[in-house]
Amino acid sequence: MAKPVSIEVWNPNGKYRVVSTKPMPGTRWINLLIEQDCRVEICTQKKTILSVEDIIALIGDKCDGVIGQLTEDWGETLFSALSRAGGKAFSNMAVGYNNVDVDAANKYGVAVGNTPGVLTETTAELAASLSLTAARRIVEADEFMRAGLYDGWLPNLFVGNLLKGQTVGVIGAGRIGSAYARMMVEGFKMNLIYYDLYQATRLEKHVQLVYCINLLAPHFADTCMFHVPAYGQFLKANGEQPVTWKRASSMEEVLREADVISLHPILDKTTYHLVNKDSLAIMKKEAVLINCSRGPVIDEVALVEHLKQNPMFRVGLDVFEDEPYMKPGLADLKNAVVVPHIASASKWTREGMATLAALNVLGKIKGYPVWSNPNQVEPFLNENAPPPAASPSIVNSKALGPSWCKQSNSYGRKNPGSVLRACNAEEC
Ligand SMILES: NC(=O)c1ccc[n+]([C@@H]2O[C@H](COP(=O)([O-])OP(=O)(O)OC[C@H]3O[C@@H](n4cnc5c(N)ncnc54)[C@H](O)[C@@H]3O)[C@@H](O)[C@H]2O)c1
Ligand SMILES: O=C(O)[C@H](O)CO
Repeated sequence: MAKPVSIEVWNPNGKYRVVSTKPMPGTRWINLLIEQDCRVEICTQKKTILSVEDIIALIGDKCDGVIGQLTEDWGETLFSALSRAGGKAFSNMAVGYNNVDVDAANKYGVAVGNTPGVLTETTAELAASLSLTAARRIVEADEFMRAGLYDGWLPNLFVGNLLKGQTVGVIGAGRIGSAYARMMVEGFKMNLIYYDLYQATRLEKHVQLVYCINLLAPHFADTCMFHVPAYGQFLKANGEQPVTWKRASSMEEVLREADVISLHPILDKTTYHLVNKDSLAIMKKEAVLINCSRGPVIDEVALVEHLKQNPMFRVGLDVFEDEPYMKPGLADLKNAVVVPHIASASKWTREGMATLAALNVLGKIKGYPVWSNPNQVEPFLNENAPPPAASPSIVNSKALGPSWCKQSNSYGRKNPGSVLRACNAEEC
């Protein structure tokens, strides 16, 4: 029998019982649930990672939906417990859902939500920050200053790598990988090489063709009057070296050619230990490797060894193979910058993630359809308008059947006449 867990209750008389396994930032997510007759129970247990037993105790005998975290193991045991309690909805407060066994959720007819889009730029910004921090040895230099070791400017003090004109390699050019690529190309004038299973059409268009500076409003994009030619041509016209880009035919091509490599794929069987002893061996000796995806994408034991053997090779890590732990030796290495999985940690983003997760669960409870484009979730994040009557992002909607596949683009319950144009993924 699991121990009882401490909880905070909002709207005790609400008809639907929704449990959040953690306190989440902001109050909008709570208010949106309460407005729709939910009793909201938030686990306040002082324990960072809840066990399966803790969560079973939280689910109890009657539970309509759960908002959970990426540290939790959502498999057969939890989905069967949720189903027994009458629950039909679960949402991770994260875009990645490698902690969720979606087949088990399908078996029990439970919808699985995630929170794409709202964290894209925030996560890419951290990857860019780590790239600079590692390339310019900022943490080492900061520690040196604080230790009182600085006794004057020296030509050889903390010499690092210049990014301008070098090549940035992106592995996994989805939402976050593409945002990061644009930051590095536009911000630091780096050349781009990327590898993904699919062509990153939007990224390619952005880098290669047109910078459509729309001075009026986004919906005038089609008739935009003000085009700046390709960024490369723009730089050339200003007497600068134009940037180049290419899609690599293999990951190895990226590893060989790039000076800074950032990993942004999902974690699944195909990406587990994607970076290992062999792949590290083909990278440049002074390369910078960044990981803001999931820890197991890198074989961390091999990485520690590689960092020891190659002191000019640097890494910036937000995620770890055995999170929250680091593999032995990593913490002692000066050529590693390590931060505790904070890539999406901006106030706006984390509040938005909480809102999307709550609306995923609420949407299933209320029988709403799934939003038409999980890459465009802004209507759900507008604090001045009611959110659309839809679940923002359900990853197993197809598996759950036709009623879930029905897509929504209705904008707001209170103003159903106002409709968002259905998105064409190519144009976003
Ligand atoms: N560190 C953090 O705090 C943080 C924050 C957000 C997301 N993430 C991680 O980043 C991941 C990506 O998020 P996203 O929103 O960009 O997702 P996305 O689905 O838009 O992009 C993932 C990309 O990886 C590609 N991919 C899949 N398998 C691949 C393979 N074997 N080789 C190369 N590319 C492959 C996909 O084709 C896709 O383009 C999430 O799944 C999550 O694990 C981490
Ligand atoms: O997948 C995610 O969303 C992150 O790891 C946390 O923001």
